[in-house]
Amino acid sequence: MEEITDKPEVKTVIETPIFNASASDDLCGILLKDSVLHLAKLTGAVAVFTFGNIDTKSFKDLTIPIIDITQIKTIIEKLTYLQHEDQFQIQEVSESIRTEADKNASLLMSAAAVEYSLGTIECGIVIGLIRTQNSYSLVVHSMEENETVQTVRECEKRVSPETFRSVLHLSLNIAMKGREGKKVGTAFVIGDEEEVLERSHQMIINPFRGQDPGSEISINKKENWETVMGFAQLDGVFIISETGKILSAGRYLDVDTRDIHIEKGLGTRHLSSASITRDTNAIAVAISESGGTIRVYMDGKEVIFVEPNTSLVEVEGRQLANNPLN
Ligand SMILES: Nc1ncnc2c1ncn2[C@@H]1O[C@H](COP(=O)(O)OP(=O)(O)OP(=O)(O)O)[C@@H](O)[C@H]1O
Repeated sequence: MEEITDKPEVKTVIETPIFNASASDDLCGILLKDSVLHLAKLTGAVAVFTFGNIDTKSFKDLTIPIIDITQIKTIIEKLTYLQHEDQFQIQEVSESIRTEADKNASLLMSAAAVEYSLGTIECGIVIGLIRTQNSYSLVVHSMEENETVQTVRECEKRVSPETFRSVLHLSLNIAMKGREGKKVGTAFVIGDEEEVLERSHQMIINPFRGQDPGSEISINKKENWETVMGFAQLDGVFIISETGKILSAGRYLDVDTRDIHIEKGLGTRHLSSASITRDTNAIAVAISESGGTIRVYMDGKEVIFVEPNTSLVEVEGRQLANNPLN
């Protein structure tokens, strides 16, 4: 290994270049490989281990071994066999490496997805430096590939991004804080309002009835959230227009819930929320009273799942995201 004589230049201000992720599919890989080369030289590393499907051609200048862990299971086998004298440990060790790697990557993906969903950051490349018990890992993630981000974008084709993000933000507040110490369950049906109103009726007098044109109550304005949280305790759901106008609270959805499959244990609010999205182009966001979870339905299916208490965000059953709001 070539000896390093020059000390690395220490910069106190780092100018962050803006990359267009779609310009190059492999941009993340190139960036990370450069960092690996740099780090390997800087630290005088004795080897580079890679895990996963990584093309190591660009490491050819390194004079140290480049080892793909997936190709050298025999080493893992030998080590674990020596330690445990049990062949079955091999599987466990490979699995634990995979789990750790997945966990680190999904941690960054999830935080990025939640921040994007809440409108805090734009879509682009995010960099994560993750510390675990024995190591650090560097993760470069292109949000264009992030399934949660893609799903949010799908939802935002149907309703205004500002409205979708406001409802999600408010739902997190309701799920985490409840109302006066009590857990609250409710649902917001957003967009395709004419069809949704057609397929629903008032359970109580609509508290948002008779708003003057031009001064309608919008969910996009934070000052209205306290009012909404008060009415969230009512039976029924909120109807929100595509652009954020709160049209109704205490609304009953007249839907056929047959052929709708939702997770076991969820009640009629979730079932009817999912159903209305099958019958219309609306998006529904349901907050469970018993679980404190948030589910987004589109086309009759659950597309986003947020569990604020345990920091998990899932999309279509796959764990993808971590909620940094805790
Ligand atoms: N078709 C419907 N339209 C609007 N609201 C409904 C409808 N069916 C049920 N609800 C609302 O859901 C409430 C009952 O919720 P239920 O406990 O059955 O389900 P859930 O909210 O899905 O589950 P969780 O207990 O997790 O909150 C009712 O009090 C009513 O306010």
